[in-house]
Amino acid sequence: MENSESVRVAVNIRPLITTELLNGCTDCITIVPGEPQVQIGSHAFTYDYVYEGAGSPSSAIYDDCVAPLVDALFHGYNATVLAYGQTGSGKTYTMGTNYTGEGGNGGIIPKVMENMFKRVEATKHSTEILIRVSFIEIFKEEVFDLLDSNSAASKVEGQSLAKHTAPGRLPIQIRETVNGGITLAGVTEAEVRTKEEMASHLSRGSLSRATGSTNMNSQSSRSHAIFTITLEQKKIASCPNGVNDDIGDDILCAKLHLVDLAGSERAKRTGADGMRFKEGIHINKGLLALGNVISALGDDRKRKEGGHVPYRDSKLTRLLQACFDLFF
Ligand SMILES: Nc1ncnc2c1ncn2[C@@H]1O[C@H](COP(=O)(O)OP(=O)(O)OP(=O)(O)O)[C@@H](O)[C@H]1O
Repeated sequence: MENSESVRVAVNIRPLITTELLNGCTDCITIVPGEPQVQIGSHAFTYDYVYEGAGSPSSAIYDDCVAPLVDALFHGYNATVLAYGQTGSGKTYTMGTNYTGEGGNGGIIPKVMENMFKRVEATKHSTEILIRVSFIEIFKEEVFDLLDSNSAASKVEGQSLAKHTAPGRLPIQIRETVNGGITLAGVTEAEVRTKEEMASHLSRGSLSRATGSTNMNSQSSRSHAIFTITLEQKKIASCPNGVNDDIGDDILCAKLHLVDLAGSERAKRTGADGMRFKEGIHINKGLLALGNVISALGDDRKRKEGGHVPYRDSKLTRLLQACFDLFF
């Protein structure tokens, strides 16, 4: 990869939406011309990339930040894309997690699907490829399988959260394997052969996801959603055109996690009370644990001293542990 940094941070600034304009909100953030830097009042913040713009998420985000990870996936590297931000800031929109399959649905995940299958098509004569997807959500510190048909079956119209207490919807357990890996007991891992098949799992899972209304977002995701693509490749012995990536004879296996986190929020601003407030506590706890893991790993001195990395403080950090270990 051109940029050898293991972690890169991009900011995507969304335009004000109609309700905000009607409430008289104005933009408070400006991009410093020619720099990946934003200015809020007198404070300037620098990132690896900064984007802005209305409409479908810019393909520049995909090209700069995600395409290299898809490329790495085909070379056997695990990778994770995390969308983090305040509730209503545009995470689901940017990731494309609310994919319905209808026209105009953009986002990072649909672009990943499109580009992966283009690549599969281009290499199918030389490589045998098996792709599986899973789609889970972490809601109130419990893991649910969004591809489990029981989840969707119990959905009650107009009460999107009713399904989470429905008897058919059981949380799944995180297990540790003998070699220290993390697995989810009984999670659906659907084998997909086409982009359309993958898209149908994404849209089916999206419909089962926990959403609720807050003052800051009428369709707020109340859970962390992780769409995982597992890619297994095996070189075909007799390759007709003789062209092949240097992947050896073994099976090369890698995972790409596409994570749409629940929004960080302050109870006062979201107007959350009752159930919404309790969800907010779990959401913020998971995000805090994620922040603590990233800073523990980012602290060179602590890492060299073998300092403790608090993966076990949340389900989110436990599930992503394998990827973090590889990052740093
Ligand atoms: N780049 C954009 N252009 C136009 N509208 C956008 C853009 N990004 C987000 N929006 C709109 O902003 C609103 C909030 O976006 P979204 O639901 O993706 O936020 P979120 O960060 O996922 O929120 P939450 O954490 O509450 O789930 C939606 O109405 C969405 O359509």
